[in-house]
Amino acid sequence: MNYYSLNKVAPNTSFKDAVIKGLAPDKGLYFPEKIKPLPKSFFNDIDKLSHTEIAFETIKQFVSPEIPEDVLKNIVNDTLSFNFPVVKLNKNISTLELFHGPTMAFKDVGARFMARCLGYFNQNNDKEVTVLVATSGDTGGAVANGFLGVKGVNVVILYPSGKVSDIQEKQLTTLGQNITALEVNGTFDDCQAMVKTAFLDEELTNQMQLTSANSINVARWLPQLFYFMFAYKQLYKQYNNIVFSVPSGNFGNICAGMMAQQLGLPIKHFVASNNANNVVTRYLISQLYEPKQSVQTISNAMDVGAPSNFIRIEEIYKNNFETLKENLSSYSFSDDETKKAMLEIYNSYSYVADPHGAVGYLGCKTYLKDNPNAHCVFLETAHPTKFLDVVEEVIKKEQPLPKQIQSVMGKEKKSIVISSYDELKEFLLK
Ligand SMILES: Cc1ncc(COP(=O)(O)O)c(C=O)c1O
Ligand SMILES: N[C@@H](CCOP(=O)(O)O)C(=O)O
Repeated sequence: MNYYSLNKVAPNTSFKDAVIKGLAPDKGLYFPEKIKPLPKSFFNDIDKLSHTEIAFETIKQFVSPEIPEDVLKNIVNDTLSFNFPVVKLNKNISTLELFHGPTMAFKDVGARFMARCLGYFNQNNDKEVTVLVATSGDTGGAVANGFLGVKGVNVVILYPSGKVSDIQEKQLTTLGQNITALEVNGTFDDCQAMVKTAFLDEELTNQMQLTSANSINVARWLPQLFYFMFAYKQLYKQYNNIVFSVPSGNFGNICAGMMAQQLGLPIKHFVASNNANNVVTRYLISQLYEPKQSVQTISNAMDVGAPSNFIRIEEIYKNNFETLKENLSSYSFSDDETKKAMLEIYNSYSYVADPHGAVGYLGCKTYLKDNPNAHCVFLETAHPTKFLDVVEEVIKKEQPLPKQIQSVMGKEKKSIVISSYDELKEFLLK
């Protein structure tokens, strides 16, 4: 599959090149040249397929011919070594749990898939690759874990100081080896802007091979479409009109769901559930796209003021506002509403949701008011113990710590504090 830049200036390129570059030279995000829908029979019989079979069939067109089928099968098998259960809360609402991987957030799949693709492309290459990542909480830990010890790859993670949870910080600052954490005095948007600037800095790119492991990289972004297939497989025999409410920040996950829809997955509608960082909610009302500095919330991984992937969403719906609105609704919720939702989910269904999942739940409830015949699945994007303080404060119950979380507790944080792009550049050139 070839990819084009959404800025339409840089030349089209192969999957391999798009993965290695991350961002196109004209600073545009890469997008596949074609999307070939899967046959109807694939969806009619999806319950007969395993997760790895579904993943293989759905990602194949995007990575071939550079990744041969036998290699792809291994990559997919290795990537998906945990489960993705749907839990039904009531007749209209279910949740898809995406936190059973090593760092307990939905980023594990994309990070592991991309690490294996890059490892494959890099196997006969002497040149080291530096993977730059901006994180508002979960991408950093997942990428650190996914790339730990990968030959020829150095990972540099930028995160906003004081704006990620304690567990998230441990996950991205304690691994050592080929992983370095840079603690930025600023917001996630500042981190993301620094990463994008680095890609355009020829003094850097002439000296080192830089790539990104954020969802701007197609190998990190596209595997997220598996989730929507896995949920559908578990629900389609019981429900029509399946709607997904996706807690959204950088909009990579929901945009991957839209790619699943383009492949033919019968998704009735998407709900982008936002915290107070609501640029897309406002856009759907006013048709004015006005990114602004992010504000801090209890669903911190969604504290994004300028979502990278919105441009891909516009491309999917052919830059047509009416088509976009037919497929996408967006609502924004405050921290107080989120906490109330966490308590409601716990009291009504004995289910412990994290703040991001709770925002997704609120999105379902709002959508269902006008669409009572839908079945709404909210994505539970991270395990509640990643946000232990707020979860225990709200539901007033101590939470047992899963082994993935226990394994980072008590480890020593190692980070380098930076305040500007120049300091990032100086670090990279050293
Ligand atoms: C727990 C959690 N929920 C939701 C999101 C938002 O996802 P996206 O950036 O793909 O919109 C993130 C961060 O990406 C996250 O870590
Ligand atoms: N919420 C993310 C922000 C980065 O998103 P990405 O999908 O573009 O990597 C995080 O947890 O870091």
